[in-house]
Amino acid sequence: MDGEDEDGEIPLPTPEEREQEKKSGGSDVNMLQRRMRLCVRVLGNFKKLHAKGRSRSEYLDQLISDIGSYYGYNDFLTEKLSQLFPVAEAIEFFEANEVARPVTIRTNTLRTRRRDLAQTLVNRGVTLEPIGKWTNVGLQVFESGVPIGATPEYLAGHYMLQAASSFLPVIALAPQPNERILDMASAPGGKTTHIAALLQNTGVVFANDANQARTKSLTANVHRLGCKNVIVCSYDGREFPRVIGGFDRVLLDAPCSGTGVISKDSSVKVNKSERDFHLLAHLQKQLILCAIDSVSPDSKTGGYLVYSTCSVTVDENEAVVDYALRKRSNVKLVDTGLEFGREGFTRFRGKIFNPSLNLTRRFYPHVHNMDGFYVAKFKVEKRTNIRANGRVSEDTKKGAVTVDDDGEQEDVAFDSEEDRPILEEAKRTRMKAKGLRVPPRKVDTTVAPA
Ligand SMILES: C[S@@+](CC[C@H](N)C(=O)[O-])C[C@H]1O[C@@H](n2cnc3c(N)ncnc32)[C@H](O)[C@@H]1O
Repeated sequence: MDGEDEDGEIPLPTPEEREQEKKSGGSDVNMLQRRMRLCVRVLGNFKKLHAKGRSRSEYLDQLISDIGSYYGYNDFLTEKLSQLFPVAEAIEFFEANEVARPVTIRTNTLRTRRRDLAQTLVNRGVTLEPIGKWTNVGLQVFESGVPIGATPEYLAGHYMLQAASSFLPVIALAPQPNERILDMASAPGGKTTHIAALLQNTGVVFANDANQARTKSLTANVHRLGCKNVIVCSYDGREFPRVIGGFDRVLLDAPCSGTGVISKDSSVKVNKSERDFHLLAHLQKQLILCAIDSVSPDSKTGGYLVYSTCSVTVDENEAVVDYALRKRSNVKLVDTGLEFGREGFTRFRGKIFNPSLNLTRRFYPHVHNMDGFYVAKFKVEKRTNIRANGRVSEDTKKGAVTVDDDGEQEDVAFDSEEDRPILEEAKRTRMKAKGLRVPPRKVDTTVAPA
């Protein structure tokens, strides 16, 4: 959306007129642009610029409605994403989602060096440059006469076609040679193969993905890139650490809504509802607790979990991380080691998160010219507050761990009171899918009727 509003003031429709306009197919693009500019301008200096009798929320509602129509998002997602930014910046974010991100590749250091790879590709007519100082393996491709996903070097595993943002969680994870690492949701393996390379093919990477079909491309990438320290498996991540645990480091690159990669997959604009976000956050919360419990606090070199998503919503990021901090008293957030990125929210629309959430990092297309992304790094410590006699210490009572009569630790399950509505909804969906009769929703009796 560029250019100034040279047409002077345009009237702000009333809510009824707005509804009417939507019903009749909406405004033309030109009008939408002009009205968005008007609303941004007025909201930037409301006291001075608003039309008499019109409220701030009328301008805001109109802006959200026009953003949705102009960029083609459903109302729910337009509002959700707009809430992340001041109004003028929200437009920049939506605008950036219309533009493809730079093509980037990651040098596979198991097979070659970045300098040698760059030279070979230049000789093939590729124009490229290092991505930035923060990575010593990334290259940005500006122009290429050859398909970058089918060069002899690609087929020989000298590089991975990979978004710059996907380097970030692995840099934060900082795997050390000889470690045991779990990549809990790993297909198609961009991050697994990066981890394997940083381990210099030592130690072992358990590359897991619940979707068995997706493990085919994962295995193919592992072979192509010459990773010899990777074991591919296909479990639901929630089965860890029962399947296997005690890892030095765990990466949970969680399944998410993909609101950070709308420029690649614009279907997200219209196919995500409030319910999808509830269900995803529910799964992410379950997975993060299992990921924490899969880390060995006794690790000599590690004891870390990195949680990441390619989504920018708070529900899937800060809210999940905050939940993990509340449920597991033996973890704390630490610096990601990433040189850039905005701080995670410590409060958002009335919700107050743990203050250490400022250690987490957010990445945005309009700010960092990469896909929207989120990275949090946890240090997992021993659960020290269990007394030898099997009694629960005061600290433990407040925290996530309970102790039974035998002094055994027992994990607090996911299904606490705050999760009840999500669990009930999920049960209803399962019943519906099985063709069973779904009972009517329960009325919340904890709230007295007015
Ligand atoms: C964001 S993608 C992972 C991308 C991958 N880390 C990479 O760099 O190539 C999320 C993955 O989670 C997997 N997934 C979804 N639900 C899961 C679950 N319950 N347990 C484990 N993996 C799951 C999906 O199949 C998908 O491959």
